[in-house]
Amino acid sequence: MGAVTATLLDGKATRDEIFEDLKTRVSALAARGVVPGLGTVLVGDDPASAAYVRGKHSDCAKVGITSIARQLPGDIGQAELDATIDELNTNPECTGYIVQLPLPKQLDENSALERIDPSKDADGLHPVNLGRLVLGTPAPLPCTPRGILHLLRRYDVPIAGANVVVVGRGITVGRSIGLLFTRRSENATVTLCHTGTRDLAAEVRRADIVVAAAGVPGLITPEMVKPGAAVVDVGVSRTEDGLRGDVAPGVDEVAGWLSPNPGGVGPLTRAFLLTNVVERAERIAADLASTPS
Ligand SMILES: NC(=O)C1=CN([C@@H]2O[C@H](COP(=O)(O)OP(=O)(O)OC[C@H]3O[C@@H](n4cnc5c(N)ncnc54)[C@H](OP(=O)(O)O)[C@@H]3O)[C@@H](O)[C@H]2O)C=CC1
Ligand SMILES: Nc1nc(=O)c2c([nH]1)NC[C@@H]1CN(c3ccc(C(=O)N[C@@H](CCC(=O)O)C(=O)O)cc3)C=[N+]21
Ligand SMILES: [Mg+2]
Repeated sequence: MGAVTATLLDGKATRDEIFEDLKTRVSALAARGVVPGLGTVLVGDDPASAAYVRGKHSDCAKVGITSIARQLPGDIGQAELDATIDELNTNPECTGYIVQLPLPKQLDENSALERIDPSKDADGLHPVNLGRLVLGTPAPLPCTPRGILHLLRRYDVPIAGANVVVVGRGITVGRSIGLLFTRRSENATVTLCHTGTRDLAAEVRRADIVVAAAGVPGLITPEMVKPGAAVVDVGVSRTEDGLRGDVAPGVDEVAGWLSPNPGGVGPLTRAFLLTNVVERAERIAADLASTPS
């Protein structure tokens, strides 16, 4: 084994900084009579999804956000899911919520996402909010892409003018981070890769920043990475050897920066979920202050 050259981007330490800021903002909201509340809708008993949702609620407890957990059986129909979504849309304690994905196969994910009140969409995945992201108007941003950008900035990785290669065009990560990186405020040049990409290795080799969000263990090998590049490992796969990221061992001996998995963007995904919930509560507080009673 050679020497590690990459600066490791520490997602947990960065998450802790964000939590400190959120605690202050939640206290300020409490003083104005507004308590942020995160809702989660979990359908079925997939252990990984249940663990993610538990993690989100334990984060809420750390920051002072109320938790509203809705657990539904795995064999429900769309009407029962719709009823839970409608209840959270009108529940004033819930200032933002998510429907945990993936949903069991008899349920329609897009129709569930579209039923969420866009102003309560803590994931930033409602079509209205994705549309606002395309237009460049204010909206809750998707949490993982926001976390990736925050982590790169936190470690002073140059973004303006960079060649960014994103592997994966999924809505939660790949497609939406391409939209963020090409805003004028980021000014990066983005290539989105997928299973139809002719020569993935050649694309990745040109990249100053690689975002690996395919969910294929070890897809990005050391030979594919330009020396000194920043590599962000987002994909998660369950294998016989436990959880594996999309980035193969040894990339840390070539890259200039590496966001490891675990310990990289995962904690920030959760931190920006809470940030979206606090930001909505701050808008509610501002509206209360400006509305004569
Ligand atoms: N750590 C974290 O915080 C988070 C991690 N994740 C993880 O990130 C990954 C991506 O999630 P999501 O955005 O939902 O994407 P999806 O799982 O919906 O899609 C995966 C994408 O990867 C592409 N892909 C798959 N295999 C290859 C390959 N061999 N070469 C090139 N492209 C490939 C697919 O291409 P095609 O479209 O052609 O099928 C598809 O576009 C998942 O592993 C997910 O678990 C997600 C959210 C948060
Ligand atoms: N509506 C919806 N929104 C999501 O954001 C969403 C989803 N559905 N479905 C599943 C994926 C996956 N995802 C992760 C979140 C945190 C970690 C995370 O915190 N990981 C830790 C390790 C696990 C832990 O410490 O608990 C880490 O990377 O260090 C990982 C993955 C969000 N997703
Ligand atoms: Mg997916």
